[in-house]
Amino acid sequence: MDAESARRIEQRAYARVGFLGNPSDAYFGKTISFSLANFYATVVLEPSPTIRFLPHAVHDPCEFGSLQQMADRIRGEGYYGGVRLLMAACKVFFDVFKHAVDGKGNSLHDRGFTLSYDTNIPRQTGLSGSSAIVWAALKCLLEYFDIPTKQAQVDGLPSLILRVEEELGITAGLQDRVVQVYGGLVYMDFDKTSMESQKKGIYTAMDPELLPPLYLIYCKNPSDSGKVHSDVRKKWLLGDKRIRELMADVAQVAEKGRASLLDRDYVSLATLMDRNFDLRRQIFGDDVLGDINIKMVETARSVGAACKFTGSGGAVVAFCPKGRLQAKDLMEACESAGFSVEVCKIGPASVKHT
Ligand SMILES: Nc1ncnc2c1ncn2[C@@H]1O[C@H](COP(=O)(O)OP(=O)(O)O)[C@@H](O)[C@H]1O
Ligand SMILES: O=C(O)[C@H]1O[C@H](OP(=O)(O)O)[C@H](O)[C@@H](O)[C@@H]1O
Ligand SMILES: [Mg+2]
Repeated sequence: MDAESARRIEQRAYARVGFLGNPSDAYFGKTISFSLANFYATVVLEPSPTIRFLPHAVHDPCEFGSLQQMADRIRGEGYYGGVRLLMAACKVFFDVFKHAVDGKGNSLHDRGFTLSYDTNIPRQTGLSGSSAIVWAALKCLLEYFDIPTKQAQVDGLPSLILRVEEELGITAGLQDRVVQVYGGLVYMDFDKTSMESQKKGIYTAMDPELLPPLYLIYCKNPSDSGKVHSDVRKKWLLGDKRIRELMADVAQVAEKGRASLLDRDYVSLATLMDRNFDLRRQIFGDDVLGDINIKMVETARSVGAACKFTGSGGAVVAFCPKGRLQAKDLMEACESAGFSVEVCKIGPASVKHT
């Protein structure tokens, strides 16, 4: 792209639902996730003389009515908004591509740009708001510097996104980033050999039409300002037999879930969703899961719906095997419990299922 044609770039990245197998993605496991079009982050790149990052009026507040309001906001949402994600995306992009050539075989230009972002992904709800901002920013940079992304390299992009978040000390598995790159519905196998040799898993796009109607339930103001720290990762790394067996069982839920989806066996799918939550509860315990999150699952289950976490907490995904009347009961039960409910809209696939 030459200087004359340099223009405004806008990129979007959707939230995601970890449908089955999460959180085994960070433990050489397997997951099935889908892109959630209900919520998304947008990043805009404008050519400019210098490199600039524009704070978001809501998500990067710098002005408060009182110290009390400032303390409340920090207690609820932490110190950081999205600007650090934009900066980290630029830093990692520069580290990885500084010696690359663009689509015309030339060294990358060094023209400046200004990045800004917006997002409607509810924070701390386990819908991967952080990686959505990062991926949208990286897409802007890849386009602005005309970095060709051959189809064969697509499965390396999720690790690039994760590297950005790890730069900031955000520890996570890969499943969020895979489905944000692939879109649609994706089955992922984070096979140990593949992960250790290539820092990526084996990803298979699936037909989103295989999914039954699903419902997202979330709490608008998750009061768990910071999740109780869990020592599960440390125990797993130390070879804790029980944790490793339970995490392997979580991965098997995704493996069986893939077969259930392909057979359109939704009775088994409901059982697997519930098993996924029960295993998470056994692994992490109620203190880590948080009372509100457990209440969301129990509210869904009270009308016979299957239900599990979408991510690490703050939102759950539910399935009503008995159909529309049960879904009506679900909506009523959740609303009376003070939770928001939406029908899940599956995001577009950028990698087509075979
Ligand atoms: N809505 C948002 N607006 C601004 N920054 C966000 C938002 N969501 C996440 N972030 C950034 O990502 C970091 C990690 O957020 P996290 O709670 O993991 O979100 P999620 O669970 O949705 O990925 C936050 O510390 C913040 O820097
Ligand atoms: O615990 C999980 O299911 C997921 O938690 C994180 O996702 P988030 O949306 O930030 O809660 C993590 O990034 C994923 O790898 C886990 O599967
Ligand atoms: Mg996150």
